[in-house]
Amino acid sequence: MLNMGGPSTVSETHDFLRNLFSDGDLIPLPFQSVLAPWIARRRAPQIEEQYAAIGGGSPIFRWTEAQGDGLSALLDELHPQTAPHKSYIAFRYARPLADEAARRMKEDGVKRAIAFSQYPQYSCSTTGSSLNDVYRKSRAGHFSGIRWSVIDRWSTHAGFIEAVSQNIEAALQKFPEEKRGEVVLLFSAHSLPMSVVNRGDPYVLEVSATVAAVMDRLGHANPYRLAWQSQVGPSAWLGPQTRNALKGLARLGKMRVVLVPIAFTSDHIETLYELDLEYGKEARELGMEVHRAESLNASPVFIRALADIVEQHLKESAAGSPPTSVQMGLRCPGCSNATCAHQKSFFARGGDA
Ligand SMILES: C=CC1=C(C)c2cc3[nH]c(cc4nc(cc5[nH]c(cc1n2)c(C)c5CCC(=O)O)C(CCC(=O)O)=C4C)c(C)c3C=C
Ligand code: FES
Ligand SMILES: [Fe+2]
Repeated sequence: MLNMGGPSTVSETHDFLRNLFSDGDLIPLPFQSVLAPWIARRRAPQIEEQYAAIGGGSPIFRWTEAQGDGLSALLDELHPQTAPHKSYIAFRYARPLADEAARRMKEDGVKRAIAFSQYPQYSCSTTGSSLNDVYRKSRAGHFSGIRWSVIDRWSTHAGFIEAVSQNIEAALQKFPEEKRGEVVLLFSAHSLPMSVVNRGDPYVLEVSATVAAVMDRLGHANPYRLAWQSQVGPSAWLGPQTRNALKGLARLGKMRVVLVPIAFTSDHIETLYELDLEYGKEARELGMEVHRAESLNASPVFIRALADIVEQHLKESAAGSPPTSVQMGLRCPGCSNATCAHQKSFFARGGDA
């Protein structure tokens, strides 16, 4: 289970940020090995405060563990031919990192593994970075003897769409019945730098596809928009920013909003701090009534969706499908990162086992 991870305790924040700013696949910086620790040190106090405010750390490890346990148990029933199934977590910036996952998999004698991205929508800055990481660790000998396949994206999987839709319906219930129809659904995803969008990154398209599928499932009973949050640094990022979209809705007299986190399946500072504490407070000051759809976390509908995604993948694999999706084979038209090419051919041949 590949994801970015987060600091489980406040004191792990600095290392998390250092790992994040050291990732050239996410943020290519000049003199990265010098600049990354410097930025991490400068930024840590502010981000530490945010993790402290949400209960002393990121819950992503706990949620991913619960999702993985539920998923493996379901798979043993759904697809006994490949049982027993076991999940391992490989985070990109926090423990357990990929080399720790590799160590555990080696101890267990794993010979066949699925690199399962926990980002529903593919971005080269997220899933791409995690796959590059596994590829590099494999080249360094960490994952030897493993035959790989990849689940790289699932932005419109029916079970995932159902789980999100149910959480939106629950949030809508918090509004008085006669006002429910006028509530605006404001979907919010982590933004991308325009340099990444313009390279041809598939994320914007796939997040939009998720939103369209959710709205179909909800019967288009409410008006909606998609906005982008959490931009960092001085460069240009994709908008509209979620914070400005909320203010703009207030200006238009649209005072009832459900905020829907759509590109991340667990809670993290962006839901618990940015959406709930920062934007929620600002919106209330403007006289708005805002409720957030819950993150998927341990939603049973969602865990069943994860199991269904893997079951389909295993069936296709048994029927002779290649290890990676057709879509994964195509690099961004503007890609100049040689690792992307090596990574894609590595996984397309099922690894080096
Ligand atoms: C699908 C979600 C995400 C995309 C796409 C994404 C792209 C992206 N992010 C940065 C820079 C930073 N992101 C940071 C934190 C962070 N990012 C995501 C998700 C996506 N990022 C999450 C869930 C989190 C928070 C983790 C948690 O809360 O537990 C940070 C660190 C925080 C900070 O310093 O403000 C940075 C920096 C870039 C540059 C980028 C695309 C290129
Ligand atoms: S940046 Fe998208 S494939 Fe390399
Ligand atoms: Fe990010």
